[in-house]
Formats: sequence, structure tokens, C-alpha cells
Amino acid sequence: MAPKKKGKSEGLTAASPQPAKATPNWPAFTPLVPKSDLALEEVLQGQIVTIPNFWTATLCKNYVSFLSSLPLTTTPGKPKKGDAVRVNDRFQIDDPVFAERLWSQTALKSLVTEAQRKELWGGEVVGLNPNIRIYRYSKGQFFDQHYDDSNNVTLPGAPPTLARTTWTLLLYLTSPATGCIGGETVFYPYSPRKKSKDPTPEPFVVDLEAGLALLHRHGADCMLHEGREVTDGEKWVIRSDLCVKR
Ligand SMILES: O=C(O)CCC(=O)C(=O)O
Ligand SMILES: [Fe+2]
Repeated sequence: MAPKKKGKSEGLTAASPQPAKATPNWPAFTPLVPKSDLALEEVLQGQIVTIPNFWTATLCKNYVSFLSSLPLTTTPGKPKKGDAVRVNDRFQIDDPVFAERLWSQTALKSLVTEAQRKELWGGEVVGLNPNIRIYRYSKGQFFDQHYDDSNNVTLPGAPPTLARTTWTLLLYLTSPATGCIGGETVFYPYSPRKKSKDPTPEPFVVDLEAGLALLHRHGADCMLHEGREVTDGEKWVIRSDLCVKR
């Protein structure tokens, strides 16, 4: 979907090595809804999949209060050339243990791997990207239109697994019910060429819902998307990516 070499990138690749920092003492994933009560919903064919109630409202609330204690940094207003304008506060850490927990100690692994869907996921899914990103958007903050890149990663183990990311994972911890207004993630279906008489397709808007997990295809077939401006309250998101064997 993404026209090649056109448009901004997310600017979140591990291009600039981060100094090693102590991994946070992440709280346990409890309470959770039983796996049997959860399902993947393909809300936009081949592009966007959601899991409503992936985390409970209580777990989201506990996480927001825990994450508030982390040293978040405000992203520079002026992005590097080619990167999207992204105004939010974030915390980024390479934490393979947390990524593995988020994968295996929740319904994610079962839901994603129970049906062999190599075509959908872009290969054999082996886990989540250890590069964990926490975003906090306060009033006035947003993430401008961009495409998410696919990256090569190595999942630790004996032996390590060589993998590449194929889908973005966004786990929303806040919503209008928690006082966060705005901040929807909006996807823009492929815009036809200017001269075409076809109408421009409507954007696909994902409203914030605390505990909703959203997966969207990235890399060469990523849809143009943005995080709309937050107009009140705070939007909190946990970001990782699905990884397939390479
Ligand atoms: O915060 C959002 O709604 C979008 C985040 C995003 O697009 C990204 O992490 O690449
Ligand atoms: Fe993105």
C-alpha cells in the first residue's frame, strides 16, 4: 500500500544506539480476561487486526500509574530529515524478557499462532520485538502521518532467532472513559493517482479503547497513518512489533 520511497517514516528505528539502561520492574499482567473470551478481529482485511479487552481496564490503570514513574523524554519538535513530526513523550528500552512476557503471558501468542496464517503475518511468527516503546501524549501532542518500517531483529535464546518485524503492535491504555479525548489512530487507504476520477477512500479511524490491542501491517505494505492530536487528558500506548523468522 505504501508508495515506495514516498512519505515520512516513523523515526523509531534502532538506528541510533541507546545507552543500556536498567529494565523497569514491570508489574504482573493481572487481572486478565481468560484467553477463551478473546478473539482476533480483522477489521480491515489484510491490514488491521484488533483484540478488544486484551488488557482489562484495571490492568491498564495500574500500568499507567507505573509507567508515569518512568523517565520519559519529550521527542524533539524538529524531526530528522525524512522522519514524521512526532510530538509526544516516550520511553524506549530493549527488553527481551518483557517482550516475551507480553507475548506468552497474555492471549497474544495463542491468538496469533493458533491458526497458521503465514500469508497474513508475512511469515512464521516467533514473538515480539524486544524494542519496547512507551508513549504518553498530553493535550496538544500527536504523531503526524507516516509509514512504519520493517526492521531486522535478533531474539535472544540458544540459539538466537534471526527475525524481522512485519506488523506494528499498539496497546492502548487510555480512552475517553479515562478522560483522554482525541488521539485516535487514523489509517489512510491508498489514495488513487491525482488524475483518477475515483473518489479518495475514507480514512479508517480507530477510536481509543483502554485495553484494545491493535496490529497493523508495516514495511512495504504499510498504510499511511497518524496518531491524531490529543485534545484533553493523556493518551498512553505500549508499542512493539510482531516478528517473523528470516
Ligand atoms: O499513537 C498512535 O496512535 C500511533 C503510533 C504510531 O503510529 C507508531 O508508533 O508508529
Ligand atoms: Fe506508526
